[in-house]
Amino acid sequence: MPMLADPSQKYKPYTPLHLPDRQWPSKVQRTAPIWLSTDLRDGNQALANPMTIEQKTRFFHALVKAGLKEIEVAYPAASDTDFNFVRGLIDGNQVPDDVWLQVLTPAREDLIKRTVDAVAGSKRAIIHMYNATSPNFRNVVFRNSKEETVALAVKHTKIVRQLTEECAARTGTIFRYEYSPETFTQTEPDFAIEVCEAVKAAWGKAGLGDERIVFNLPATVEIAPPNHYADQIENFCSKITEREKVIVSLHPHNDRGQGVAATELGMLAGGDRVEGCLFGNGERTGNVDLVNLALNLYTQGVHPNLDFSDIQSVIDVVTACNDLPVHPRHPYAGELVFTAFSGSHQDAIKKGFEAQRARHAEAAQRGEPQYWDMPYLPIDPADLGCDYEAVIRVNAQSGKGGIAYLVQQHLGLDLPRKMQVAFYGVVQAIADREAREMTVEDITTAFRDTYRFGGSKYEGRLVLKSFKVSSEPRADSNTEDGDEPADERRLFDGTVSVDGQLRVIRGDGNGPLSALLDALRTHLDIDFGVREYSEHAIGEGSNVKAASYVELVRGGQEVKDARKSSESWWGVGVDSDIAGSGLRAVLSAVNYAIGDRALPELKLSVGFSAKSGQADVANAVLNSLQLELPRRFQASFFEVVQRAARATGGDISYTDLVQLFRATYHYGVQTPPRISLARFNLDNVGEGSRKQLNIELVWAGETRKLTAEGNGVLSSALAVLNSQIEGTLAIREYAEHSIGEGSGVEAVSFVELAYDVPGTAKRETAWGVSSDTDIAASGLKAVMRAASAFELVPKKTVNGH
Ligand SMILES: CC(=O)SCCNC(=O)CCNC(=O)[C@H](O)C(C)(C)COP(=O)(O)OP(=O)(O)OC[C@H]1O[C@@H](n2cnc3c(N)ncnc32)[C@H](O)[C@@H]1OP(=O)(O)O
Ligand SMILES: CC(C)C(=O)C(=O)O
Repeated sequence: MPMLADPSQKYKPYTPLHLPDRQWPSKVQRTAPIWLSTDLRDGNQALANPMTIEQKTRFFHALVKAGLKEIEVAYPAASDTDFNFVRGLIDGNQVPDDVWLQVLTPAREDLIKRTVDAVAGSKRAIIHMYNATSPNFRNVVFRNSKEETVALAVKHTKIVRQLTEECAARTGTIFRYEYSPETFTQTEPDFAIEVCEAVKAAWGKAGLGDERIVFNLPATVEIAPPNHYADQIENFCSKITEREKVIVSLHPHNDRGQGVAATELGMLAGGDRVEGCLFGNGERTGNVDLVNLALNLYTQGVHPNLDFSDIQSVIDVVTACNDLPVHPRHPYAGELVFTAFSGSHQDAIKKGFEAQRARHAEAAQRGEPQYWDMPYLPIDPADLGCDYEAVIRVNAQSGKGGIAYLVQQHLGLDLPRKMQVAFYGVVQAIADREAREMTVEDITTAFRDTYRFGGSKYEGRLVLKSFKVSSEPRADSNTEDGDEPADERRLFDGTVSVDGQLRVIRGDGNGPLSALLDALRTHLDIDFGVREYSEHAIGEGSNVKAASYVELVRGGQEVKDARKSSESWWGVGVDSDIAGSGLRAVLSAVNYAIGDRALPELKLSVGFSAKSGQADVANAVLNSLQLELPRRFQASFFEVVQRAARATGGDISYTDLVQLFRATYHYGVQTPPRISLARFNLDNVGEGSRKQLNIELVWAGETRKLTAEGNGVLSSALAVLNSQIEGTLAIREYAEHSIGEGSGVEAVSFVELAYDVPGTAKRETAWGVSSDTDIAASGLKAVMRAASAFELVPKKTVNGH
């Protein structure tokens, strides 16, 4: 069936009250009302499965904890469960002395009696009696005239008075009385007042303070806008006699979705008390939401006298007992109400937090209140026990501000604006591709992955292992008059792991960053320039660290062009040392820029303007072959390298350098040296430590079986060699170390031999190196390799020469 073209033919509008002098529109709420929770009655009666005694008990204690002093706990005449629950609270001494238990009863004697019995012996109780007063209910439900309606209320009020007085005398319970002209908002206003006047008279003992009679004026069904409810309340308040002896209670439902507004206007119109349920449970669309009302007051600077500082625990109890969820967009309590997904909201919130921090710091200094004034956030989530975690959540609708906010919150990094834009692009691409919300973890992981930031798991291809930045005066830095202090040049000297290989690189520049970039250019052909740099501190005191941000542009461009270039890469570094953080930021950006593209071969520069020294060459050998060259061996090989690199302008790649080492010392190559060891054995001679070496050598392609004695294996080897040559070979230096571990361990021997060339005063030296699982074999091979480096003069008497 379509909706009606003319609904006025079906639905009658409300009849406005003529109140030309209404006061409520210009009033402001400055105090909290008396609150009554009817969760355990009006809320409970609306549930498909009413609460068990255990659930009601749990809920009751949550209400007490939240600060409720008046709690409608049951309709005791309705069921044994309700009756026994109330008795359990009282008999089990579960009700704090300052809390009033309220119970509802219809205007029926037997049910009133049971209701009074339910609360007998409690410290304080409110008997709440109701009968409907509107024309429809009079005519249809009760089939009563106005007079009969008044008579029903009056008669049963007297019964309540009599039964409560008897009970008070017997048990000492302090009673109050609440009467509801049910369907008040649909009742003729004057008739509602007439019924209440009659009830007041029948009660006969309305007084001041706790003796006031409560007239509860329900919008049993919300059928008109809130201003009409306010008019009805103001009309009632202004006409009821002995107003000071009356508490006017509001009991709005939410059929038009205006329960909260109706209550707020009703309070301005004179309502002293509000009946409602947490999160708006209750008949149909629910009773008015007490949490919503209380926190509306709170955000106006009025304490509601209710405590929702741990709102999640309240939600947990209420949802468990009602078996109903709280909507994600429910005011103050919904999962999404402090959350911004959209970019412009996030941007405003991020800026808002920054501005507020500064404003609060100033206000604190002046001793002034630190007012909450945040875009899109009407209340501080922290006041409800919520953290800021959920405030900004990211999906494809989000912008740079929100993402930067999360990076700041979770990684402590305050990204410069242009880096925010750059990282936003990264996150957007992922969010678009995956078409889902990006969790905080998604974002922080994307950040770490992109900028190779935060621990070994995220290390990039280039990792700074150690560094030294030193300075030296610039040769051309003195000004003519010499007044200006000498300008300084920075020298970077560091070990960088490049694709897992440790490399020593050096460079110089105006500052540490340009010195590192120079080193990368020289050694790796990685050519970038810095376009933007910024830094800030993280933490305080002795834990303070520096965070640096670098934007790199491709080098090799004219600086002017580089600045214009749209292609750039950001990087971030954190270190307790400020230079370290900047250097790490450069490598972070470089890692981002190079991605997985093949790097040019690493180079050492050993030529005229050498950037690499003998230690770098030794390091290269160590990293590639695990050989710890003795210092003089390093010097010797460095000369070899320099000679070899002459043809290439002083540059040599790591690969060429390692090959050069192998070839020079016959280390790990197929071609044997001129003198090589075929086999040997070593015998002890006599009692002492003298040895006899029986050795088979391949000497320039010819096998020689030789024997000699010495104090040890090396001296025996020299004796063997010296027996074959003119002149003398002597050992200048010997060193050894092990490589490998466990059963795979090998000995490495380094031998430097000196050869006194016969007939000259010349003394030549050469190094040999070898490794073997047998230490004697490794020493012998090292000796033979060193000996092979000389032009040895053969002994004339040997083999007919
Ligand atoms: C707006 C509100 O929320 S009001 C509270 C509503 N809550 C509840 O109803 C929950 C608890 N109620 C119950 O358990 C039952 O209704 C009881 C025990 C109170 C009464 O049960 P029953 O005797 O079976 O009557 P029933 O539930 O059918 O109620 C309707 C009768 O009560 C009368 N009645 C309704 N309200 C009232 C009242 N406030 N005072 C006196 N009589 C009333 C009706 O006119 C009707 O009378 P009739 O049988 O003569 O026609
Ligand atoms: C009993 C009355 C107060 C009631 O619950 C209502 O009118 O909604």
